[in-house]
Amino acid sequence: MNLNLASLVANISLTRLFYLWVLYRIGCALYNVSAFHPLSRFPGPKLAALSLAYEFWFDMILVGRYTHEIKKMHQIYGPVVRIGPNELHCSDPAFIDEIYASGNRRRDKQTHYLNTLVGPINVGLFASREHELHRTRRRALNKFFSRGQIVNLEPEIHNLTQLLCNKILQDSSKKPLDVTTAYSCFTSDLIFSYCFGESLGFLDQDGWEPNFRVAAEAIMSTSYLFRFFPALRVLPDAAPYLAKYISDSVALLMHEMYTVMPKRILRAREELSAGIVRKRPVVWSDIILDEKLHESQKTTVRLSGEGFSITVAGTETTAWVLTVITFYVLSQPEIQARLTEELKGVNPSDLKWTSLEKIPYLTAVVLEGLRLAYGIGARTPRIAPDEDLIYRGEMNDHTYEYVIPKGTAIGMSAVILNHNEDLFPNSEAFIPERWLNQERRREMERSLFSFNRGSRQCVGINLAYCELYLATAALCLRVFPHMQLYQTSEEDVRYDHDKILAQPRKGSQVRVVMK
Ligand code: HEM
Repeated sequence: MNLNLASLVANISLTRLFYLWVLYRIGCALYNVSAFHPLSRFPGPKLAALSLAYEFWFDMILVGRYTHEIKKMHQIYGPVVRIGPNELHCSDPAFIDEIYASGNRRRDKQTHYLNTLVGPINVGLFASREHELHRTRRRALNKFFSRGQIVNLEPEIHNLTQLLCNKILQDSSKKPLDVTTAYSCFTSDLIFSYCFGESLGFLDQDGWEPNFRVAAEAIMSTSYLFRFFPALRVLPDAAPYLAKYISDSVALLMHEMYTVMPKRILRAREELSAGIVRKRPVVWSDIILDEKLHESQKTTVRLSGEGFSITVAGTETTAWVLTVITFYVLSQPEIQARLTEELKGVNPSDLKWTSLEKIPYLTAVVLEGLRLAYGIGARTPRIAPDEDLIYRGEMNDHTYEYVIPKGTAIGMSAVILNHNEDLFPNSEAFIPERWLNQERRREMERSLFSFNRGSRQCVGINLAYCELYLATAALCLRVFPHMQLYQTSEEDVRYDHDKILAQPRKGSQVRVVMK
């Protein structure tokens, strides 16, 4: 009798709690669309302002399709739209430097955006929410990725580029090759070698497996789940206990994050204690020695998280740009012919980044590849905690003026900016020629958003450019003349949805065979 009463009381309180929660959610939703909300002046669909359910539908249920919807909102409501209860989006490239400011102007990241990241990645540079924490971590990394440092690294990038070409040319399997996997092996070997002093040997193995792509894709595939259900973000920490129940690719990713990466950091520490000195800088050993970096930022957990973030950020991004370039060069013989002509006289076994940059058509191909590969396609919101941002702009003969209250998340998306038709007419098409006019090029480069901008712009931008120039030139001179596309169409590279990185339709591959 007593027991029944106790369970009745427990049930009632649970039910009440649930009703209270529902009431609270309704109250929040009503406030969100009321005139009292600080973003009430901003245009946009009422459903988007009401709750996160609108975004959930497009990103979680339809998988990564909110950017398509945001693009439509701009066509209806203008250059600044309210895309969520507490979030705005801007499509005007003239406002990039305000949202993505640099220097001392503080820019934080938004919690909802960062919820995507789990496990050790959470303590990496990319995941640093507060401006100051980000500055501390970034300062420690900047010097390794400066232009001068990457020029020093160039001989190694050159060697790996040659290895990549040799491996593709010597592939005797006669099977169609998924080029993204090949390029991912190249970018992974490079970043691991630079960061940890040892490549993964993907370009030395027979065939193209294993590779790092599987792990990177596993991270991307869970991004929306954790963003919308942040309570589940504890799951990866329990992964070792759940190993039996998770898929092989996720298990591999967990193994890499929780076992292999910390071991790399421990080995770097052991080498330092044993007085082993490498010929060139090895990022992680030097960071451990960095006296200006606080000890709290040098724990094994923190450094392995950072190591994992950099390796994920620095592999699939560049590999995808090379894939896009490969597709368009091979599918448009006139582009291949012009690129080959302009590279005449360049010795493929002695490529120099600084000389290659001066070849206008090669630069045009690289920039156009970056434009249509996007990097992170979806919005990357920033919060200005100390200042209101003043927007003034025009669209379709209307003038718009807004004060964006401090503390508001506002973002831009590469998939939208890189298709600004005023700057990039016929923007869906791959047209390197658009970059050949020097004056127009400067204006277009200011709006090209593939590396993001401001204080949190991609730290690996110099490394990425060096890889892109060297690999594109080497592939064009040595490999493309013997390569042709195999059952691949433009749909296999064209943007379809977001999973952190911009993605083509599901199941797409750019496959090639040797002639
Ligand atoms: C073409 C290749 C690449 C593209 C398109 C690209 C794109 C981007 C973008 C858009 C961001 C900003 C993300 C955000 O704001 O949330 C970013 C940040 C970052 N990227 Fe790259 N990236 C590329 C290559 C690399 C490489 C080679 C590295 C290796 C070092 C790298 C490491 C990083 C890191 C560590 C961040 C975080 C920076 C910070 O928060 O300060 N990326 N990248």
